[in-house]
Amino acid sequence: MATAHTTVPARAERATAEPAVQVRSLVVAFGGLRAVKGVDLDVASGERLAILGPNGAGKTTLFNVIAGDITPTEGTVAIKGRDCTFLSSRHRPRLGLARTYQKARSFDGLTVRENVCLALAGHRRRQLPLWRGPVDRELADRAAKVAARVWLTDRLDVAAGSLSHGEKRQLEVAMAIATDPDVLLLDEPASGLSRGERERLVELLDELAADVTLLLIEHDMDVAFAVAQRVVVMADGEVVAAGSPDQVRSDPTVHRIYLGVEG
Ligand SMILES: Nc1ncnc2c1ncn2[C@@H]1O[C@H](COP(=O)(O)OP(=O)(O)OP(=O)(O)O)[C@@H](O)[C@H]1O
Repeated sequence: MATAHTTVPARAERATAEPAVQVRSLVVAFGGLRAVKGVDLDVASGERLAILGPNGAGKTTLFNVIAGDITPTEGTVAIKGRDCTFLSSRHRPRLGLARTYQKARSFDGLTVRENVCLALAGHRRRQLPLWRGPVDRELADRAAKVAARVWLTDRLDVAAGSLSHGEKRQLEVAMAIATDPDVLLLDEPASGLSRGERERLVELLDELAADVTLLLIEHDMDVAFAVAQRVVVMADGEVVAAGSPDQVRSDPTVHRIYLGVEG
């Protein structure tokens, strides 16, 4: 297999001293429920950050605000130095942001190739050929290259609805990386994967270009600690611990609040 250096575009020029993501005093209330209670977060350009925490900690809500799917009740979000607190999710790919969701968003009736083409075409803001017509060859070739990065070459012409759970997750990641993002948000990418599939996911994330900023919500500790340079732990809407994987692993608060809960 080709190495990361040959498969990933060199884009070192995009790494900057400015934080890729900066969250300040973030509060998200759903009626009377405060799902996020005053979170501050700086993610450096090119950093690999895992966000851990028990169910209901506010992790996805934080992601939703960063991705523009939710407008916060209070606080601000900046991406690469640009305040985008009120910028809708539709416009964030133009800032170099891509995300996956806990539930797959690919189209079951379209093939792997077509789904990746859709992601590519969306990025280029072209009118989508809806659909089933011949895919433009250059687009199809690019889709095949992206699919190869997630080991889906053999499945290019298979309908997404016929993929295994693990392959669907790979497709989700393919659709997110198709846009060659600067900032990639992955919400529980290892959920439901077999051990072998999880190992492949870690390999895939390790192969991302060094200047891609990665934020990962993950319940699977092995995946989170293998991928992340820094770990943030949330509980009950707040950040309760942060540090290197080793620091977080040995943090008594984390053991009590998170690891204890998870057993
Ligand atoms: N749209 C919503 N409306 C009302 N409450 C919500 C909404 N989204 C999330 N919540 C609530 O906010 C809290 C935080 O949810 P969130 O999904 O952010 O947690 P999480 O840490 O991602 O949990 P999980 O690991 O289970 O996905 C939970 O109590 C949840 O029920």
